[in-house]
Amino acid sequence: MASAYAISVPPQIAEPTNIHAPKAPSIKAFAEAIGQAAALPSNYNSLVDPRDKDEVDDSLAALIPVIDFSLLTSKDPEIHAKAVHDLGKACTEWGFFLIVNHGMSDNLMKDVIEATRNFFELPDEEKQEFSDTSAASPLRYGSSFNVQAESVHFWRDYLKAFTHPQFSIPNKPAGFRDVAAEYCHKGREITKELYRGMSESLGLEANAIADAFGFDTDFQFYIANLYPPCPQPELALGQPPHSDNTAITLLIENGIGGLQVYQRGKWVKVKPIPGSIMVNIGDQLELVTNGKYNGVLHRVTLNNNVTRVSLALAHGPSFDKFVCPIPEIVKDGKLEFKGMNYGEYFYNQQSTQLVGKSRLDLLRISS
Ligand SMILES: O=C(O)CCC(=O)C(=O)O
Ligand SMILES: [Fe+2]
Repeated sequence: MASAYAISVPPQIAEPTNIHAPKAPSIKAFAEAIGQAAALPSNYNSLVDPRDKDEVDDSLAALIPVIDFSLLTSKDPEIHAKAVHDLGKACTEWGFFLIVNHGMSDNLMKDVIEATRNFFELPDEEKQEFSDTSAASPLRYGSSFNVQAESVHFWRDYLKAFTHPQFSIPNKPAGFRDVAAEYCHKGREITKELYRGMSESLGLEANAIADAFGFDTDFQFYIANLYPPCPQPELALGQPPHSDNTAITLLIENGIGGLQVYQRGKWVKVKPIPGSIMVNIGDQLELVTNGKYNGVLHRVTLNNNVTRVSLALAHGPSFDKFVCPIPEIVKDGKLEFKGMNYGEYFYNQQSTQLVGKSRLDLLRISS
């Protein structure tokens, strides 16, 4: 079965009826040059597919699950069991939830967002040093998702760095590497605890999911996003509808809002709650759970007056791991997905356009 939200590749926009953006070193530089009153260049008009205009529902926002992370490690068996149950329900129904009492300090979250922002504030020539079009590169700076492969671009600059097993954060601005290292270390610990709770919620041994992903060489990916003010935010997106190619993404931002998750046929606006971490379930968890967990479809909307910075810390399997549904979950049921080497999956997904759940859909076994 294809994913619930069927997405086609955005149609090519006719030329030359509209203005196209001139080459600029970054969206940040481009936004500053054209100002807020300008018209959006047509090659950034990503809402040309009518399905992207699906209704936005505000009432569902209040139902987004909030998990008290500290209860997952409670020594009281009843409290622990209830937390595991709530976690499993959030992963099944939403594929998205917030965690609170996660042990990451407010100061650390504030500092890592500030350091990330400061990276984007470096002069363009200094950032260009990290621009690299290869998805295989452990460190790359750029705009949109994949400028070479897309017909329509997204209003976003990014820095993508592998942070585990190798740690590739740039050594500028001063202090960036240190604060990012601390954040990444804690993020990996939180993720491992979530894997334990999720495994238990599926009736498996606590280490089942971490085992399926490879314990020591598991992948961690630091995706820093900068979304400058956009002159016509109602026409463009910061990121198109997609699911993350990894397993668990821990997402924080500078309090502006803009993320929407797809639920029950509607887009739901996620309101940032101070101190919480947003958690996205990605393709690899949908795959190993044979579809029991939902890799959440999400997109990023824009505004025309303030810069949003977000940090998506994504966690996935080792690149050399062959990932497939866990046999104990499939048992006598129908096998929903073929397996695949994760390194290959990652490079394929990063080297093409970002379109919905199209990469995972290639592994679905049709009935
Ligand atoms: O900026 C956001 O809120 C979401 C970022 C995201 O989805 C991603 O980087 O994969
Ligand atoms: Fe994402």
